[in-house]
Amino acid sequence: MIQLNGLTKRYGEVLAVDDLTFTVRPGLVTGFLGPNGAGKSTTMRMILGLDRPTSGSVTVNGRAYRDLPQPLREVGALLEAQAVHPHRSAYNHLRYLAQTNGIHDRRVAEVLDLVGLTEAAGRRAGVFSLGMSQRLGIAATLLGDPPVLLFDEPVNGLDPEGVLWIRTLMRGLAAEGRTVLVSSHLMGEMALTADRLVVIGKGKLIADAETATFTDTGEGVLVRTPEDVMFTRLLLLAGARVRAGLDGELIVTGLTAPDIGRLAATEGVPLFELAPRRTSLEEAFMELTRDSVEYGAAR
Ligand SMILES: Nc1ncnc2c1ncn2[C@@H]1O[C@H](COP(=O)(O)OP(=O)(O)OP(=O)(O)O)[C@@H](O)[C@H]1O
Repeated sequence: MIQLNGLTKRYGEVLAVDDLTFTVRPGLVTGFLGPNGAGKSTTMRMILGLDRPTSGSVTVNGRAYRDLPQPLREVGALLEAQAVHPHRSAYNHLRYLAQTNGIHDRRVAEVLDLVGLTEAAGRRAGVFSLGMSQRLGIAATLLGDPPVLLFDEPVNGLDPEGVLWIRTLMRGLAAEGRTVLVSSHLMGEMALTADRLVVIGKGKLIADAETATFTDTGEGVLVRTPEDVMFTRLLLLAGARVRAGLDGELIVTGLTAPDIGRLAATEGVPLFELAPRRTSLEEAFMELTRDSVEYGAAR
């Protein structure tokens, strides 16, 4: 569990993180979303004790990071810039981290296996592809078998296979009961991965809710029928509001999809399509953060 309480960070004139209060719960993947410059990395650095809050506080499992006796066993973090000695092999890199944190060498082979790098363990980390470096970074976060995991933009630059691998891994870690916080500026990707979404813009909390609430915005039901004129009349009589969509489809509000289906069946109206309309998550995100993008493309 991670708890933020009025967390604030000011760099001179810039209020990078502005009074953030939210809780990241165990057993779930929580997506931490915001446009570039929203304050995600700064927030993560404060969670990890790498940056000092101007005011407010943050705890991991009830304690400030600096008070954790064995941090690597409590929190694993993959930040954007990973420091890996380029001439050291993947195995030696992890063994060094394990030894300096009192973790048994045995765990090194285990985490290499977990991330699929057993075969590449003897190779120099400096020649790793981006995907392999990312796996090595994740192996390091898992070394101490921590109950809390932070990933800052973990899918940036990865190919589809790598993206899928990370998504599956994060879901698996949450299913084991761990607390997983993952930052991204890609709403679509987060929709597939996260159970909950915390959205920030210009350092401020914009939304904190289950992922489904962002997709299910009650935008009506899309209906396609060759009898559109007649069916529109019937729908209006049944108390619905109807407007024309693209290509002759009807957008119906005020009635549910099952209500509309039943009405069509009763009246013998053929339906070619009947689907609740969901605003895409990407649209919902743009809408939420419209006023809080630091540098808009049009400016
Ligand atoms: N060390 C620093 N000194 C001064 N300003 C900083 C510092 N670190 C971050 N900032 C500023 O704080 C704001 C938030 O930056 P941050 O990197 O946390 O955002 P982000 O949401 O992680 O963005 P991105 O997706 O681009 O990484 C930005 O305006 C940034 O320029």
